[in-house]
Amino acid sequence: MADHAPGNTNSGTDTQKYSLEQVVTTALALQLPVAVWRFPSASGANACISFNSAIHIEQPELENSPFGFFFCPFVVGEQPTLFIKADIVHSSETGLLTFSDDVTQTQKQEFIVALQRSQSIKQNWHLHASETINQQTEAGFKDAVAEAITTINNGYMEKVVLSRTATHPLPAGFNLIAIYSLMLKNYPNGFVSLVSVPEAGTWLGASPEILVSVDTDNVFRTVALAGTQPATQGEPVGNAIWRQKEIEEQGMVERYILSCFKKLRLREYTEVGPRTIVAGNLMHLRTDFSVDLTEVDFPTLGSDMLELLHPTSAVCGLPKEPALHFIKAHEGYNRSYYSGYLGPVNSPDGTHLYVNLRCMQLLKDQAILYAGAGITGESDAEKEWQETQYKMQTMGKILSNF
Ligand SMILES: C=C(O[C@@H]1C=C(C(=O)O)C=C[C@H]1O)C(=O)O
Repeated sequence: MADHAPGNTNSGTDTQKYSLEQVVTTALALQLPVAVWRFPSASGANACISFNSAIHIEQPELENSPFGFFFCPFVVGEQPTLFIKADIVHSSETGLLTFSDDVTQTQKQEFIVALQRSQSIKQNWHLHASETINQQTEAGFKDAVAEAITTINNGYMEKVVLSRTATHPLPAGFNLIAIYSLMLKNYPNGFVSLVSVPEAGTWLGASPEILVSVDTDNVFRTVALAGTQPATQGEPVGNAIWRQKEIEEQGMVERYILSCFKKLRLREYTEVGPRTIVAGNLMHLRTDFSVDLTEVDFPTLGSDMLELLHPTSAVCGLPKEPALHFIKAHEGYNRSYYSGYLGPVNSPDGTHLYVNLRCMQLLKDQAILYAGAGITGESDAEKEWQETQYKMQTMGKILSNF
């Protein structure tokens, strides 16, 4: 590695170039919280690292937050909602590091010295101590689906999303950044993330679903994403045929978003869709909603919608309360950060929070894969099981092809 003379200022951009692997390995060796993300269709990834522990947040206030990364569980309050403040930012495209104004000269120098030794550091990642793996059997999952169908037909709820986990051993020679790079290559249209924090462990994912975003042009966006079928190779998406079950299921997510706008008395939104989109090996139905905040005076729309939306009926159900109750009583495990949300806030690219789907959690020598499927009165237990199998392949294939 080239010699490096640390600059005289505390903050600002360092001129030395580093690889993503050097930066992440160093941050983890120093036991710091780190988040890495690559936006759909973007060419480079960004990483942010905090010099302190992740901050525990009650309810995110997007508008007043400094630049950082949010990591929120499925059930708010059951696990901490974490904020990784962007003390250091790295761009994989330029290789440059940027330090925030409140980083001290000592912190900066310590990090750079550690970076220069990173090649000899053994790669590590944060493990979450209290993890118990409780895998649902195929029969158990199908029983829960049957029970959900009965409960829906009895009028107690309209839809519930049931999920499960599976474990996969980490392949020989496993390397965190090599796996992440494989995800980048395989899922160019996904939000590809890596989060490693002491309080939550280490998570990797390729999400197809935005929860809330406010971009640099001040446009708010969210989507209604639901309905799943395998993507057929070479077949144009326009030829996709959707059953009534999927159309209704996606319609419920749409209605839910509209009810949130209504609660906020917001009428000036744009709605486009539903259209078929491809996410990895799957297709979904998606409706895009946007609000131009330069025309509509609603400065807290991002935070207000985030509070109302999460967890949406795409990952929980409709109505929310009975669906959540059913999930807690029948899934038989704690979703933790799966189907929560994650993403950068007030970054130079704006605020972009995605639903934590098509993800896995890394333990010492195995990964826990997570997937769910939306159950309605029209569901078939075998098909729903199959759907969770397909969804798990998003991460499963990455581990098998390593
Ligand atoms: C729950 C998941 O996905 C969600 C559920 C979908 C469905 O039920 O069809 C589709 C997309 C996501 O909103 C998952 O990927 O685990």
